[in-house]
Amino acid sequence: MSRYLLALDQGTTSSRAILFDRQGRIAAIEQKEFAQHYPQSGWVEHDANDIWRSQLEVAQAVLKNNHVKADDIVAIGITNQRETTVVWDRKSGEPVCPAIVWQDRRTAGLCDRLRGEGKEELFARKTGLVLDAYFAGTKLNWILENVPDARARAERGELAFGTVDSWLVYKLSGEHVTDSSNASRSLLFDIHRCEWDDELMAVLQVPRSMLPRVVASSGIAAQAKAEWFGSPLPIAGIAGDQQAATFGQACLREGMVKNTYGTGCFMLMQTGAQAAVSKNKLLTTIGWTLAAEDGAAPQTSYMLEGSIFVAGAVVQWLRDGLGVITKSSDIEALAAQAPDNGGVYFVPAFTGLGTPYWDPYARGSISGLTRGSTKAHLARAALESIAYQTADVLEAMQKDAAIPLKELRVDGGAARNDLLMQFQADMLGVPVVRPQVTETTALGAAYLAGLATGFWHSQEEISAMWQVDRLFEPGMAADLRDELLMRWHKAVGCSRGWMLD
Ligand SMILES: Nc1ncnc2c1ncn2[C@@H]1O[C@H](COP(=O)(O)OP(=O)(O)O)[C@@H](O)[C@H]1O
Ligand SMILES: O=P(O)(O)OC[C@H](O)CO
Repeated sequence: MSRYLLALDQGTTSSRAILFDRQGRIAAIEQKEFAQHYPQSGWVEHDANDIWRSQLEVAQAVLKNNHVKADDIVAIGITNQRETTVVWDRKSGEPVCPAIVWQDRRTAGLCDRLRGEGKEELFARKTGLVLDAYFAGTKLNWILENVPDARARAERGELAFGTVDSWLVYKLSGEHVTDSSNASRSLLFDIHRCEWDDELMAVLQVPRSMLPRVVASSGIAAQAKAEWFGSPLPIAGIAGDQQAATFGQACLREGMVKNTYGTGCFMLMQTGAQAAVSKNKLLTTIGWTLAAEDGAAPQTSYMLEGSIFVAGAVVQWLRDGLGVITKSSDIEALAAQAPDNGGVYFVPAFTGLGTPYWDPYARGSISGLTRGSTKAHLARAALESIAYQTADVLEAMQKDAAIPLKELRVDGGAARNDLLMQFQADMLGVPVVRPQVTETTALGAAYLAGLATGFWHSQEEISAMWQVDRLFEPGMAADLRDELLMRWHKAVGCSRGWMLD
């Protein structure tokens, strides 16, 4: 009997392959970081072939190193950094240019122009998104306008567009598909009708022939070819990483919220079958679509989302950019050397600011330095910045939500940091709960694939597998919290609009 689900988690900084057993426990894991490219201020690129090769390498390694055969695997679930845009030639399978990463700000001017033409309301109404360079649609427009011959080749039907899920499924199986959660981040997809939208395609000048077929997030979408794992394997789950993490955290009832601390930080609230509209600059997004049974309509779940562009990446910057730590995890001990931030505030707006500011022209700043400031203060300020940004997002979410938040479920690489999690609880004034499995992104993709193939049978079974590792209770006095947040907002003011003359 097949024993495992194979989850492929293609994140912004690394590719991971994880085998999950029937109890939702990690049986084996392989991970590989890959190169980030910053060719100009505000630009972020990946080599799409690096993405594919690193993902294939870890997937093959997790089987080989653990003596697991394709026959032991029920199915593959894929989850991915979202919005990152790949365009490739259908015949050769080669990308026509570097992938434009979700953090890339190069299309901020195009977003301004579309806003000036009064298109903001159209995009908000149909896609649930704000007009920001974050999303895939304007990145795709940029490629068609700037890569030599791209538009002519696209018009002839020679080029395919996809986000990273789509690119990986294409390389694994030859199929050109995406799921509704990823499509909902494109500015081209009507989230209410669950279809690509001609009017949006016309505004962004994207030919329909480039777009992938949209499939359910849980359902057999394609077969990975035998050449990769020894036998064909069904790809039965696909979801954007933040939506998959929401599933992996078992946030399956309305009002449940999770926050994932990876490269960026993303807070998602389950709103059920309703696409709730935010009055506070949150995004409305598709969580997942479950395939229909017995001819019934597919079930789509919606979410409200707050997106922070730089979270764990600020720690990486201290590691790789400044060299003040050698491993990301070293930051906790360094920050703990200072009893508080010593008045230092770090706004890591390296690629602008997301929710609730939506300012592509903001850039990073460090304020409040004195002769007494040390690298421990800087480390502390970096960690605190993650918690302050999250507090800003939660404030927006609480204004939108009818029900006050009881607890925040957390996961992702930086959620392993106890100092950060305690400070986070202090800043939010609600308990922060970390589950035993913090690889919830991969777990969510495994669950989606497992539900489609009968490995697991119901959402109730999945909810029952979620278990607490540690709960962080808020303990800070309200006046100290208010003082810290007041100074944080003052520091944000220094970063806002920095690139504007
Ligand atoms: N102990 C830690 N404290 C703070 N940040 C950490 C810690 N460990 C890892 N990180 C950060 O978490 C991020 C990696 O988390 P991960 O969930 O793998 O992200 P992604 O999926 O975006 O690649 C990196 O940015 C790293 O700097
Ligand atoms: O790589 P992560 O985990 O920070 O996630 C990136 C998001 O999907 C971007 O929207």
